[in-house]
Amino acid sequence: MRTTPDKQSVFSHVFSGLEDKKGMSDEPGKGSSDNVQVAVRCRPLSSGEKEAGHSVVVSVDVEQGEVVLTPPTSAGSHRRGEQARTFVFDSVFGPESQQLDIYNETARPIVDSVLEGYNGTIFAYGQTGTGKTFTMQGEKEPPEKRGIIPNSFAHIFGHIASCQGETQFLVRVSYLELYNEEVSDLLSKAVRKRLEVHVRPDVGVTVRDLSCFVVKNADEMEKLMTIGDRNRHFAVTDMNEHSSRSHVVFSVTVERSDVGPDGEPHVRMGKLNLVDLAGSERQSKTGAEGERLKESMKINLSLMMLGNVISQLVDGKSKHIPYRNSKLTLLLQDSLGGNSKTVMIANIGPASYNWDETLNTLRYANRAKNIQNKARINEDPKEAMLREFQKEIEELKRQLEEGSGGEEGEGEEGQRGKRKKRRREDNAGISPRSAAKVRVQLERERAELLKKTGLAEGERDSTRRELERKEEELAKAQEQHAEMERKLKDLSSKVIVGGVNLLEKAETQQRLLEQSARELEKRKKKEAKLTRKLQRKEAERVDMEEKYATLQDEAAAKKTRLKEVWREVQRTREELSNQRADFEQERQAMEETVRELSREVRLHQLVIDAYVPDQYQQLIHSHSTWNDDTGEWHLVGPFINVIITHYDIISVAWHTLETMSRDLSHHLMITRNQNGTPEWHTSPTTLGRSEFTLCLRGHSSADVSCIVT
Ligand SMILES: Nc1ncnc2c1ncn2[C@@H]1O[C@H](COP(=O)(O)OP(=O)(O)OP(=O)(O)O)[C@@H](O)[C@H]1O
Repeated sequence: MRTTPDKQSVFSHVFSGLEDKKGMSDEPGKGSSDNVQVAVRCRPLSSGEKEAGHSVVVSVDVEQGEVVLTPPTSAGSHRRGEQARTFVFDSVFGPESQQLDIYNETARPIVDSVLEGYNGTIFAYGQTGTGKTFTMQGEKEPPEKRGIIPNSFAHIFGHIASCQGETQFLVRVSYLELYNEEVSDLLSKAVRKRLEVHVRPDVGVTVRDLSCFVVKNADEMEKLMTIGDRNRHFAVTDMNEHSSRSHVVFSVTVERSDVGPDGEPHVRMGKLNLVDLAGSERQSKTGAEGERLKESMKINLSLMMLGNVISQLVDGKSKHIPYRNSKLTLLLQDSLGGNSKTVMIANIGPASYNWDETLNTLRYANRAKNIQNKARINEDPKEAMLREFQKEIEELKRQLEEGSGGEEGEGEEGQRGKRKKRRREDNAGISPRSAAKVRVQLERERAELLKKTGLAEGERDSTRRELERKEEELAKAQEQHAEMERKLKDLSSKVIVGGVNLLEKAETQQRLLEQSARELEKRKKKEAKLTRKLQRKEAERVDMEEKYATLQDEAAAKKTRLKEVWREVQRTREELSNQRADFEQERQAMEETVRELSREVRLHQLVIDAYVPDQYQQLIHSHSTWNDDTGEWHLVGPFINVIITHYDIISVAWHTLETMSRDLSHHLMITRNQNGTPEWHTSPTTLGRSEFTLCLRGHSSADVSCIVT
């Protein structure tokens, strides 16, 4: 199931394809501008919030797509008496909303586009504990409680199963985690290995060495998701018993091959990125300390960078969008302002004590509405695997046919026949039928050999050896044949065609999804009918009004209109002043983060100054280079980097000119001299030419010295 893990691309740029089953898109490669779609989901009050007596400050108008945030009434709240805030979004969902409705309204159109060959991203954003993971993953049972990710599996394989004709599909998945600004592979055995993110002009953002798995049905996908989830970083915080401490991206790549009007197969490739972000949080509310605090700061910082990117994209003034300021924005580069159809689901809580955070999330989401993406259907992308698989299958079939196709030619002793047989033995092995014939022939030759009495001993031996050699060759050829058949079966099973059940256990899910999609369709039709009726009534009313209007009426109407305009001006003024106040608050929050960060930087500097002598700090400075691709500092050598994490613990890395890093800690020995001072030594045998001595003298860390010899 696993494919070559190297150079797997995440959020790849080159996506192309066709619009309908038969033909290619009229203008391959051309995209249309689409705004990022934004949905808001408000979860119900939790039992803890009810017990604590928190009031509800969020109301949702599904028809109008409106969310209203009313200021808290509790005496202690610093926001008491403020203006209510109203926001309008593409869709909004209240506390009673169902997982299936969320899927059908927000995710279904994106997944449909991915099946046509577009990139799609669905990401959940919001304060910690507001239901991002619930929305993206949901609960395992009952099926109605499943989230967007498992529903998309049922949708994808339900669609493939319903496809008729010659369309072939290849589906593969990968699952990555971004924890403390480091990317790792949740499906790898070396799950904590740090991976590098690169931006390649031809392919877009790629994660080197990220493994990907070809899947044949919805259940295999689900198993992989469960494996990855087990490796994810979670923790208990005051705000959430099962809080995600990392951002994760589950990617599904769907490649499809259709025969175009030119009679040739064409491949389209769509990639679906399902992103569950870690929640923004306040230290005072989550009770974070130590490691949790560090995680929390990294989470907040990356989300702040994401907000910054969103603002700059919307602002449109700056040509340079600071994607490289964090790994999160780098990974989301194509999804925000790039080649992708994107939906953002902003999760909020309804309780009064979260007023500030909820307002922040709504403001964030409101800004994101204006991001313009340029998704395109590309055709025949370079990194498609389906065509490679198809070619390999064809080649294997051809070779196997050659291996068994020469039966009529058996017995022909001409040179051509011999060449063909040799090639068959070399490449394709031999089919069981041909092998049986050859075996009969060999048996016959053996019997004849036994019958011959007048042969010299030497001649008999050489004939016997020849027979044995032929038998060995036959066995080898049969083995090759069986191996090729196995390979062919394996490859063919990975390339999926429609018309078969690919859902197994996910069948109920697919049924529920379809049923809910039908209900949604019915609801929409009913709504459209009502809207038309309302419009007719409104037109009738306007007609009547026009008929009976007098000058006096006109004057009254104008007066009313004037009043309305005046009210509008007042409202806008208030909104402007609210926005200024909000902006000020946001600026203060940013300043606080900057202060926290500078405190951390100072602490690091203190540790460095205390433990790393000046000459080594200068050495590090002079050997450090900034890599624009990875957004990181790299050390170039040869050079020994000494990091002291504890008085008695030293780790040493040797950096060669190629920036390869080797941890040398295990080559170090500690001894104490006659004064009792600890000294570190390296083992000369293991270090060879790059031998060096490292000493730690006295208790003062400033005495650490490191000499390369
Ligand atoms: N719409 C909802 N209906 C019912 N329960 C919900 C809903 N949304 C969230 N919950 C519950 O709220 C709790 C917190 O949800 P969840 O873990 O999904 O939050 P989160 O935003 O992912 O938090 P974090 O950022 O800390 O990971 C869970 O117990 C979840 O079951």
